Amino acid sequence: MVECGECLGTDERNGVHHYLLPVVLMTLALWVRLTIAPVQAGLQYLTFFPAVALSCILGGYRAGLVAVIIGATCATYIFTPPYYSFSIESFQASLWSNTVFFMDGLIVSFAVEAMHRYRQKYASELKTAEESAAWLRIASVAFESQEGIMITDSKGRILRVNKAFTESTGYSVDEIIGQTPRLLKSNRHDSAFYAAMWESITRSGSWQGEVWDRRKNGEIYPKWLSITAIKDADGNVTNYVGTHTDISERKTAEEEIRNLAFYDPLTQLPNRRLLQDRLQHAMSSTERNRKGGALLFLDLDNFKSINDTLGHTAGDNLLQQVAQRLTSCVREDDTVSRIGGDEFVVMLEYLSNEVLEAAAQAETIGEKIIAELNQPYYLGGQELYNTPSIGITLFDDNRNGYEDLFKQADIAMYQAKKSGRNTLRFFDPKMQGSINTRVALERELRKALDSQQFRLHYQIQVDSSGLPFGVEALIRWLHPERGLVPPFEFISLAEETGLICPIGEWVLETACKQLKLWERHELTQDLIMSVNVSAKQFYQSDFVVKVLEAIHRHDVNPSLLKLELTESMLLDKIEDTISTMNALKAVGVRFSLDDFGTGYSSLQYLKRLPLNQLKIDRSFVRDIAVDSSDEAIVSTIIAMAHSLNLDVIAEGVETDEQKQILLNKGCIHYQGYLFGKPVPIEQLEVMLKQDCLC
Ligand SMILES: Nc1nc2c(ncn2[C@@H]2O[C@H](COP(=O)(O)OP(=O)(O)OP(=O)(O)O)[C@@H](O)[C@H]2O)c(=O)[nH]1
Repeated sequence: MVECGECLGTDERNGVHHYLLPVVLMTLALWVRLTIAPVQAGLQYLTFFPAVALSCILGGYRAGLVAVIIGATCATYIFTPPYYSFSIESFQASLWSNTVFFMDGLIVSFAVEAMHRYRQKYASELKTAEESAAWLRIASVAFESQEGIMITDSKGRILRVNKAFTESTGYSVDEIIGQTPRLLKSNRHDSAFYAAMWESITRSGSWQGEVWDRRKNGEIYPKWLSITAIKDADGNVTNYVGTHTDISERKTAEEEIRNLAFYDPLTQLPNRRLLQDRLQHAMSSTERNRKGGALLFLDLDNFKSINDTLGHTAGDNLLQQVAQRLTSCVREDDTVSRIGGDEFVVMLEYLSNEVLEAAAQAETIGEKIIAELNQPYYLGGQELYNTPSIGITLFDDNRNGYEDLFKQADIAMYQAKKSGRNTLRFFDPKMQGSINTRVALERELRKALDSQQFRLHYQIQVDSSGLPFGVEALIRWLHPERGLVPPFEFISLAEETGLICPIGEWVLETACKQLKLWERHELTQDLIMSVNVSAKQFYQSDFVVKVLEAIHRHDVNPSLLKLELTESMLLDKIEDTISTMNALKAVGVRFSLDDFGTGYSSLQYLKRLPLNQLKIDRSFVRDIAVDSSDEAIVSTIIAMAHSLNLDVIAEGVETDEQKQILLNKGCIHYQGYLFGKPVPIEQLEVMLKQDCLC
């Protein structure tokens, strides 16, 4: 700009030049006229020369010429008569005078034309210079606009940035010049993103879009970026110009709008609208994924009285605490929403596709929520209690609209209120029935432990010659009204509720007590006692301690205790499993792998486990005589056990034929009805004596 101003100044000073040329030429013309032309024509010149000059100046070149011709004609006509004698002298004088006049006129005309042209050229140059200056002024103002601008060379090295750029990135001009835009990268975008950007710039010469960059202070922010390639006359890229607008504020505003539209401002939980949206989505995906889902409609009990006694603010505070507690009770995939007042809805996804199992899962979460919301609240230093009523309905497809589901859960919630509050109810009465049975069973199971309703039955294990070498301890529940309850009716419930741990400890304790008693008799002193251990029990942090305590408490030989583990439970945490097993194996405790063949049966992990025995699952033994694939599996298991130096025992042996086939394959230990059913200790002892007598 400065340079341009200087240039303009110089031109303005030089502007007078274009007048000099015509002045010089006209002076020359006057001199020519006065010195060369005959005196007789002087008056003629004095009359017409100013007219010609004026015509030229005012009318330009052509007008000048016309004036010269008219002037010359008039002069001939007006001034010739005094000499008009048709003498050769007067004709020559007139001709000479007019020629000189004509010459003068031409010189003046050309001089004026030259002056005009010079002036025009000068004026157009001046206009161009003024326009350029104006454009530069505009460009300069535009460069310092609100948008951040960065100009790089063709290699992407930054050449120039504006103030808005330095302000939004936090980098000073000195820090940024010479760097590449990589300095600004946030690492939020993958290489595919940048590849697409450059593909567009190369193809179309420009790109624009949203980019997350990093400011100098580390903050990551969104900006709207436009990149344009600048090319030279040959089409080669010389520069890139990047302009950006910081859109973090716009994003925040958008986020706020979104929050208001989809979230409850008090608790920040999803509101009814977002819940509906998620529910519709979940209803479709449960059908696709063959999973179940549940809607838990929750209303706080007597919440109004909290508002009335402690005030609305305390009520709000309680609602916020309820929101936090609810969120802590469910998985991240689940949705906790507040749909208004003291009403919350929890949507559970990825439940079992078996209705009753899904109901049990939903019930477990519902109970967890009730327990959590029953804990005291502290509002303004005051302790207070509140409870919820929960209605549950299940979904596994799109059959019912979400409005129907809401209605069902709401109806169930009112049932819960009617049943005295602080409880849950299912919409489906059948489901409610099975849940009631389960709840009753769980209550009784807890009681069973305290009132010693469990018993151990023992099933004998024999070798190939029929001699007993061990027994498996199997739990039975002697219910006061229902009689003997088989394990499959209560073990899975015990596992779900965690009751399996105290039950497992009781089994271990009772088995050790029995081992001690057997020590006294020759017939039983070498029997190995197999005890089943559940996954929950095995992975308790003090499992090893508890087993060792039981062994020491009853002072039994640890090598007579064999713990039966199942394949599936071992695979989860293989390293933990190995260290737990090693700790017990160090004192002599034995391990058998139960149900072998039904799981992954991977040699890789099998090798690493400090096992003593593999137990062939009864399902392979049952059809061993008729199903060749079962026979092949059994052969493989036996071969595998032998290659790992493990003992192998087959369970579920019921016939001589089965025993014989197993024996032929190299399996020499058996358990099954062929040798004895699980029986109480008294019967077992009778059996043992009989075997001995045989
Ligand atoms: N503090 C607070 N109270 C609210 C809000 N929205 C609704 N309420 C109050 O919540 C109460 C809801 O009461 P109800 O669920 O109808 O009745 P309840 O006292 O809980 O009794 P039951 O539901 O029958 O156990 C009403 O008193 C509403 O005024 C809110 O955002 N904050």
